[in-house]
Amino acid sequence: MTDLRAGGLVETPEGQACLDALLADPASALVAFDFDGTLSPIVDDPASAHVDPDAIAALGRIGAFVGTVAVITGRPARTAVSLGGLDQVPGLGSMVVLGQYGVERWDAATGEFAIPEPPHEVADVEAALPGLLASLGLEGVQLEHKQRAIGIHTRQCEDPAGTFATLQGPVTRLAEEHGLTVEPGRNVLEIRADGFDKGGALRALVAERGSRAVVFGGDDLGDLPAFRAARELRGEGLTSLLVCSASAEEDALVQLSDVVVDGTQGVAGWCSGVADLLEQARPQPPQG
Ligand SMILES: O=P(O)(O)OC[C@H]1O[C@H](O[C@H]2O[C@H](CO)[C@@H](O)[C@H](O)[C@H]2O)[C@H](O)[C@@H](O)[C@@H]1O
Repeated sequence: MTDLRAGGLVETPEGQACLDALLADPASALVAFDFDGTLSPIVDDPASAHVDPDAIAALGRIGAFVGTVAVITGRPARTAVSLGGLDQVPGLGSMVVLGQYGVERWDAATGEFAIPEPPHEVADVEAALPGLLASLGLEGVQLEHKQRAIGIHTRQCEDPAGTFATLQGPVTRLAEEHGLTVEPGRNVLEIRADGFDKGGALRALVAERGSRAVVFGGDDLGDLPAFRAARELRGEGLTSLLVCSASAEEDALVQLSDVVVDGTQGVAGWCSGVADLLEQARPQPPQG
């Protein structure tokens, strides 16, 4: 396979068509990224995550031009805004954050959050989980309580992958007993309600904004539905460009991508390159 990391901003004709469309008409473009592993480097403790300052600054430069800038994340919307300092970034004054796979929303323009009530089944699962973990004799598993979901993290275990494998069956059965589903990710199993994914979230935002050129970047399995949705939009007369934030932990997005970059620093460089192009194309103010 070609090493796309050595390439420029885009490595496919479909992605190039989207970049051309974005530069020709930024107002009808939507640029959206996932949060963890894409804008925010992976760290051991989810509560200690922080946004990459270069990535978010470059996204702000893009936001000064394009019609819509968004973050679409598995995190609660409030958490993403807080960890990312997204209400403080120049250029992101009209950003939209879609949290918990599109169930929650924050609009920078109003500062308002739309947070529906969580399903009561999540509390039942939370009550059952400590007993399940004890029965399996697992140590170091970290629980992340997200109101309408619970993250079961193995990154800080002695054997993260082995613990993940041990947990997958029992956690799936527990979720199903309560009518919930399991979202797997990088050293995390997340129990949440079914019926939402980043593909639906992206499609709804594209329709709402009337976007014609759609950029989405992600790093993990939870981003697959958005990658698939963005590629489907090509059959509906839109253009799209998929950016993979590559890691040694997950390669499922590589084959669906128009460019593969090296983690959050690669995303920062990519955004900076696009921002440079937008700024170069900007009409110069009249002289004198
Ligand atoms: O959709 P995302 O923004 O990518 O969120 C997906 C999950 O990401 C978080 O977990 C991941 O990042 C943690 C912090 O770097 C890391 O410790 C963990 O191993 C990763 O899986 C987050 O904690 C979850 O709630 C999100 O669902």
